[in-house]
Amino acid sequence: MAAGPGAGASVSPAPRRLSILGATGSIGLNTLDLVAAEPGRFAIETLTAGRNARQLAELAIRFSARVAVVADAAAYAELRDRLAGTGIEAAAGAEAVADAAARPTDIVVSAIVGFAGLAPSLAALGATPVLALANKETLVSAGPLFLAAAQRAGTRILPVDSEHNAIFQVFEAGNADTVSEVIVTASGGPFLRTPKSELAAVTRDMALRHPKWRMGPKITIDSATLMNKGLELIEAYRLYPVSVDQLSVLVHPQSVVHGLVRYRDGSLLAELGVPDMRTPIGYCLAWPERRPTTVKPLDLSAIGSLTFEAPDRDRFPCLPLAEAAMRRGDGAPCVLNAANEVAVEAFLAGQIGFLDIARVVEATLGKIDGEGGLSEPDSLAAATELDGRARKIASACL
Ligand SMILES: NC(=O)C1=CN([C@@H]2O[C@H](COP(=O)(O)OP(=O)(O)OC[C@H]3O[C@@H](n4cnc5c(N)ncnc54)[C@H](OP(=O)(O)O)[C@@H]3O)[C@@H](O)[C@H]2O)C=CC1
Ligand SMILES: CC(=O)[C@@H](O)[C@H](O)COP(=O)(O)O
Ligand SMILES: [Mn+2]
Repeated sequence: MAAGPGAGASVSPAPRRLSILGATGSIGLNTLDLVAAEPGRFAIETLTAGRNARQLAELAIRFSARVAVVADAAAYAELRDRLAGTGIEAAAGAEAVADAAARPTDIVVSAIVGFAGLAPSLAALGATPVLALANKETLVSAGPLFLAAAQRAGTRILPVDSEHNAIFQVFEAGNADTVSEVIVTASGGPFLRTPKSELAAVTRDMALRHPKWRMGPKITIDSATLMNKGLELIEAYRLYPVSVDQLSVLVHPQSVVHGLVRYRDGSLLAELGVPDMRTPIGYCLAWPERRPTTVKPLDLSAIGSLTFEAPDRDRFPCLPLAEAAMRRGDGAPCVLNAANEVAVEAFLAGQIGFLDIARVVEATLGKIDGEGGLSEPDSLAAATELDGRARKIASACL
């Protein structure tokens, strides 16, 4: 009998459709680096950006995306012109980003920075079985409503953030009762050893020099103030079945141990790796399998020693501000996040100093409290209203 086509050869699986929200950013580009390393494994459905039409068009063409969307409507003409004749659909505007996020696909990587990522992340639920979430502001501002919507839609949320991905890997599902503590590690940022008296004078460039990770500007400033760790505590509180008293931050300057889970039997489980976001992103893209990546293996003997210390809440007041917001359990995390976004943007624009970031966040929380009740947002509209109100107050506090 003659052999049929492909007889004896292994049949490659159909490519997995992948959409990346925030494709031009640090997480987006790391994701595309993994895609490029496995030709034929993924088919790019949608790529989005904020306003960088040139880079978005280049990526859309290189990765043969079906749709490319830029949030800033003013960037539409450039995107359209650059994609003319390619067959790639171009669109613009915040609604178009959410519409593109809602296109059916097999996995979505949600990597828009800030509260702007909430609406597209919500829109993606139901259109994809798996959403790999890097956008921590979604969980901080609207975690309960987002996670409830994901559950209703049957979309599995996988954490991309390195600490939460580490915890995901060592948190034995279904065994929450056996866990006594969830530990989020922190590099300590560029000012780990900077005396308090010098913090007022640190510049934007100094704050943007993260010792371990290459990331977008907003999260890099959050790392320098330790607000990133505060946001991450809230993120962990949303994601894992633990109480606020079971969550802690541990400064670990080498950024090799990304997260730990302590069990009541005395075991402390951790995930270790070189500080490279392609590991947690690759984990999410392969989940529930594990696939090789091009990430350099961790050589512990070359590192020699791993050190740990407690965070300094006096020099880095953003951390206790976030902890207090988490303990309140109402709309305070949403307000904290909005005020921080306003303050970080102002710091990056040279309008305020480094220590003003915590001052603006604290003042905003104080002022909004004076206005009356602060309930946990239960809809996108409620979250958008609270976020907008907090932004107005924060802008007045700059
Ligand atoms: N970078 C990292 O290693 C890590 C990041 N994260 C989280 O992942 C998210 C992304 O971070 P990162 O990649 O560093 O950020 P970047 O600033 O590098 O990238 C942000 C992306 O979002 C797009 N964008 C910006 N504003 C808007 C908007 N209003 N509407 C739609 N898209 C927009 C940007 O487009 P454009 O290029 O056009 O501006 C870009 O594609 C953040 O929430 C961060 O906290 C978590 C852990 C690690
Ligand atoms: C890579 C990642 O997950 C970042 O959130 C990282 O944690 C930032 O470093 P810090 O520990 O300094 O905040
Ligand atoms: Mn992190």
